[in-house]
Amino acid sequence: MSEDDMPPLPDAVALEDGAGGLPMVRVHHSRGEAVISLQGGQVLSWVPSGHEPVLWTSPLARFGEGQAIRGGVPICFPWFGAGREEPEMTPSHGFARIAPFRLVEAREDSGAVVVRLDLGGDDVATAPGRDRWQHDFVLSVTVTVGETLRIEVAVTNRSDRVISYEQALHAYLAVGDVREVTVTGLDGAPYVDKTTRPWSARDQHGDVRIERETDRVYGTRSPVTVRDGAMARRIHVARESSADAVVWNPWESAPDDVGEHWPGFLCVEAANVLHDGVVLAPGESHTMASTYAVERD
Ligand SMILES: O=P(O)(O)OC[C@H]1O[C@@H](O)[C@H](O)[C@@H](O)[C@@H]1O
Repeated sequence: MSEDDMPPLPDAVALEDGAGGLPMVRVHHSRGEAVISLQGGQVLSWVPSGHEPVLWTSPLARFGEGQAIRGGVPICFPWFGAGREEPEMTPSHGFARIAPFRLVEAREDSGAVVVRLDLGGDDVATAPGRDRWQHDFVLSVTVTVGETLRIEVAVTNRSDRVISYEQALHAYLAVGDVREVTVTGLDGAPYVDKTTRPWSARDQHGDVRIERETDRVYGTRSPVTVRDGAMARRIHVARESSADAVVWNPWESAPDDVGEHWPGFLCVEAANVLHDGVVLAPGESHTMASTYAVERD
């Protein structure tokens, strides 16, 4: 984005060239630090004061224009994975996560820093996959960095017809060893297991342990906690207007930008996907949010 389009930035916020020359917003605040990539509107790092980094970014992540960055909190929109239509939609998880967002606001606000990034129909005119979802829209991401991290995604239908979309905040949570964590909050929830062919419908009994490739869409609005004995901490993921929680770790079938590092993260994603996709009449808006908090054992 050009200098002329830049909003005024408080002292705690800087816009810099990051890895791969990608523009990144750096937040340095006494309560927490963060890095947010304008490409994808993606929080890449959040370190609340006195804690280890809460988000994981792959040591093998690729940073380049138009490339999905493996880590942090990618924004999936307007479809999730391969989407709900035939043939499969590409790019995986929609065009937003590789699109150039605009920095529209940065301010300090009661002990936190608030950064807003926008993406509109004009910003994705030539984006791959745009031909499969052509509606006009505005997607606003508001990131609040402090003792906790909150990411809010507001979508407005700017077209003259009803639109439908899937969405997720695809958070990669850093863990000591995914094989040793316990995930609570999902007991009793129905889920779609995406590792079977065809996918299967199941119910969760008790806490979740990661013992193999895990790719599940849980139909629940309850908060989820990742208990990580190795790092002696708990990461709490609360969600608003999110009907689904996706839990993903690829185990040994990890993509090549994860490789042998797969034990280092667990994705817990605030989502509205499959039959929980959002439907908006012309002019309507919908806001989904997720708040991350960390607590020592
Ligand atoms: O490799 P990608 O496109 O980042 O997707 C990673 C994973 O993301 C998860 O959210 C999906 O549930 C998985 O099915 C998918 O494999």
